[in-house]
Amino acid sequence: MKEQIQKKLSDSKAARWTALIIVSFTMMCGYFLTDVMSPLENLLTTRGSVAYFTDDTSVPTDSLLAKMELLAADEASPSLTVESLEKGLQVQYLDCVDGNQQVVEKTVATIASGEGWSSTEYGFFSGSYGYINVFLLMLFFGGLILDKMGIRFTGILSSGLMFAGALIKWYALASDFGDATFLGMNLQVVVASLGFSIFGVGCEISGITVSKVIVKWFAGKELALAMGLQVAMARIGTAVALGVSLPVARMMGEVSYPVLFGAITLCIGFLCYLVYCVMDKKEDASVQAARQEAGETAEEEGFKMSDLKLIFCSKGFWLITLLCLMFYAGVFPFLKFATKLMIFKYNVPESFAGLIPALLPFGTILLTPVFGTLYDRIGRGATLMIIGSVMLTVVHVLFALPVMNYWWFAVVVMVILGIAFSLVPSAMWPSVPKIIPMKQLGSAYAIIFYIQNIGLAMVPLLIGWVINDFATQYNEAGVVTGYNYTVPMTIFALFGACAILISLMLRQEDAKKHYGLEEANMKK
Ligand SMILES: C[C@H](N)C(=O)N[C@@H](CCCCN)C(=O)O
Repeated sequence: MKEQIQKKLSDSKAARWTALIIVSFTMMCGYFLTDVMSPLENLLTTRGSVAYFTDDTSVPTDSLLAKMELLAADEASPSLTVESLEKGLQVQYLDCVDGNQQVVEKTVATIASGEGWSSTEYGFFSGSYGYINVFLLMLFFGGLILDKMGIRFTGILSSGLMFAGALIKWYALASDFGDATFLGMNLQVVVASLGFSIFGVGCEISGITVSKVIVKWFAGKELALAMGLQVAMARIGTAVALGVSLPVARMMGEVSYPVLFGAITLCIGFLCYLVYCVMDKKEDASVQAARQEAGETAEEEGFKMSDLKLIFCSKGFWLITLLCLMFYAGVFPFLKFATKLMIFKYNVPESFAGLIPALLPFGTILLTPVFGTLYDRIGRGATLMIIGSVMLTVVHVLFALPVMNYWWFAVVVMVILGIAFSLVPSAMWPSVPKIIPMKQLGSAYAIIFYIQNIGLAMVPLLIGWVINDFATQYNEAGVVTGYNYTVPMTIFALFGACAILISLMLRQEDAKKHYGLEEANMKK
């Protein structure tokens, strides 16, 4: 029999892996910007500037000047100003060391300016990623646009929105708004949040578009591995953001520089997506040609609104969606507060504090594709989701404990969270096409992301408020002395407990409906 001559472009290994790398790079840039501000929480919530010393300690400059003046009170010393503090300067000041007043001598490494936000404002800003997605139903429309207008149009639109939002966020942080307010809120927080919200629309719609791209090129092939690799590349973006953002902000003395870097990479990501569009066009042409050769004339029916009924009526779909909401509510919002947690609960020096949360995405870079391959070849997707949810809960219970405040303990717990954060995504995302057909997949991913965004928007708001009102400790003079993280971490643990329950129900539903979540993805 004559072999089928006309092959689809996606049948070529090189072509489909190239397509994957290109779209994953665009997403990686998006993930970098998503978390670029997370390590800056302490700086953003500091009023005035902060002096960082060569021994990795830091003091707000106001407090440093007061302590220096205390020592110089009897001497005819020149008057001290913030401007007189500069890199390399050796300073002497009176400080309380082990309960005794002592003269301390240190060398200034850098001066960085804080923004004076409250923890509540930081929480509001961190949650703003999801505000437009949730309140203006943008993700819902994004899914419809994707299924109606296609991968090329939607991807260009969404990566353009990411870039535009990043520029607004950078402008807000680089500008001095003085004491200006909008509706009673710090204007800088409002403008930065607006930029982050627009970016969030772009990033989420890019996320569903890229998911559909991967299913288009990898269905029936290495689907879970491809999805795992895409997530792994995205995690590189998160890890780099968590690891380098604070050192860069400290070196440049400004919180806006890491954001500017993120905006530049997003511009490159946008250009990469244009390159992908060329490949996508060729893939469509090759599919069309292969169909004609096989004598298949009937075009695939387009998406109809009534198709949404199939999605809404599927219990399996709703269980995956709720699992996604609970699981991700326990991870992404946690990352926004993790660096400060390391500084104040585990006494990690500020310059290293971002590196411990960065372990989380770094671990997932290797493990997500590994678990993805496991799912492709062996199956057991629903079980992987249960194990990941249990690990998430244990991790947050351990972080909530008021004891074991050692840095190495935080490292061990973060590594366990990294394993959980590899298990669930590597099994959950490739499970969606087993429940929902390709034609409605864009809308299905969009609805999942929409519900997930409710958590991504509201949880940082909740945690910021809880830290502000219930976790912050003050001395008699009203100065912040530290934080008690028991309540915020218990809230995160509760999300994990809900995830366990839902994943158990999902496995039960799979056994009833035979979605195949426990079966391998690869056709032998
Ligand atoms: C934040 C975003 N909505 C999200 O859920 N991202 C997932 C990856 C989704 C990949 C779907 N194919 C993540 O784990 O980062």
